Amino acid sequence: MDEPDLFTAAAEERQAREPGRAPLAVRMRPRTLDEVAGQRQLLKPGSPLRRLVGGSRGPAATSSVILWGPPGTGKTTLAHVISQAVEGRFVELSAITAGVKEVRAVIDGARRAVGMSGKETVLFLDEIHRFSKAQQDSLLPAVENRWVTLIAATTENPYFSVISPLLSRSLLLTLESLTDEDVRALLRRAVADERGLEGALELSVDAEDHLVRLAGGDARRALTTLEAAAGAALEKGEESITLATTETAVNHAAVRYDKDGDQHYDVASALIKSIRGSDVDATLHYLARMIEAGEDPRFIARRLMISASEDVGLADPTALPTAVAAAQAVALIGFPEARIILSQAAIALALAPKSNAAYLAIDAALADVRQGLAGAVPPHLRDAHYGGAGKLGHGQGYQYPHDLPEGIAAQQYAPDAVHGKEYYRPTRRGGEARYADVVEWTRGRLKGE
Ligand SMILES: Nc1ncnc2c1ncn2[C@@H]1O[C@H](COP(=O)(O)OP(=O)(O)OP(=O)(O)O)[C@@H](O)[C@H]1O
Repeated sequence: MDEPDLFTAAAEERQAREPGRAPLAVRMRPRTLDEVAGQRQLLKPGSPLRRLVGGSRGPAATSSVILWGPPGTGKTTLAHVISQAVEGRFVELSAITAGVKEVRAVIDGARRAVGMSGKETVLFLDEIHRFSKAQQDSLLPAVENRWVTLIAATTENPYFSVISPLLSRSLLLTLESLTDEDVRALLRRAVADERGLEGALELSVDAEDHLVRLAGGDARRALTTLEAAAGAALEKGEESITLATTETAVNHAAVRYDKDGDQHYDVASALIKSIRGSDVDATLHYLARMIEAGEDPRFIARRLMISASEDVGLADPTALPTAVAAAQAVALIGFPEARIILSQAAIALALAPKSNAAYLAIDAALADVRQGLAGAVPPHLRDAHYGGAGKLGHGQGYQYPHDLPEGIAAQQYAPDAVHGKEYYRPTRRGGEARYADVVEWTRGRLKGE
């Protein structure tokens, strides 16, 4: 089986050979720990990271590493720097696009390389939290037997998103968002540096402030917006990057789907509204956009589970189990196959009859409770199991429904304050018609009609 070439060291090298064509953020990627901005706690003299990169220990002693931190704070960058210390092969996979097949191919390649040339392989796995448990399990033998040195990056808490056998075999390094001053220094370096804009343009003070604000501690975002602003300034023939040019350039760049920005919520909202509206084709369109944007399949599955109850409810009581099964399957399988599971569940929900009666029912009951409509539980329903309960009259007069021919006793269950309130108002759509009949009959029996 061939190793995937897409994200390999060869691709990196190609980019490095043609630096003019690589994005600014890639060109400015720190090559040594000293060029890394922020992350002071990781870079202290004598820190585990320094020792790892210091190279005093042989490659075989290098442990696997998990890098946890917000986007654009240097996880991929640190992976590159660590791998240089190992002086082995560097293979990069992204859990968004790769599956078990690709992981196996890398492991096989690593074992061959050790056998043939003694060279170690560093496997950099980006966004490991997007791998299901089963997919993460496939990495274990390679990590345990040191066929590869795994460097995994995640933006999510690894205690929840990384399986514990991997976590316990790895050094966990936590990165933090860059401070505004770190970002400012980075921008200035990129403007002046020969790998960057080579001093061809000036960056005005207010434009710099704007870029720092927009970056929100994300170095990649800072450099990407700087590049867009510089491009716009050059197009206009300006010598300085002004605030006005920066604003136009950045608005322009914001059109694409940004999974961490507002569009992430807009598209997720449109997906749910399309399901609620029974437009199956629009549903699939928004689902495809979310998948294509690299949305976490578990996030999509969680939305589907909520919709199954909120919008379909008892009109099709199989909708919720369908969505829950999809969520479980997605967690076990991950992309790319998870798209099929999500599609099946989304189609089922879009085409199911709709009822929001369960949602309205609980909110009506909650509203009354929050207004103080509560009161004592009727005595005949109270716990009669402890000593002395009988003396208090607890449980007295309670009718056991199973003893009655229809299984329903005409007795009061709710406290006086809400007795007779009807919270559940079923629709007659789909399977809920049956519930509508049943609730009418049951309420009659309870009243002794
Ligand atoms: N701490 C940093 N110091 C200097 N530059 C940085 C730092 N962090 C990120 N960068 C710049 O941002 C670019 C992207 O960073 P990197 O790929 O390391 O981020 P990441 O943490 O892996 O992000 P993501 O979680 O989105 O993959 C780098 O090429 C580099 O130019």
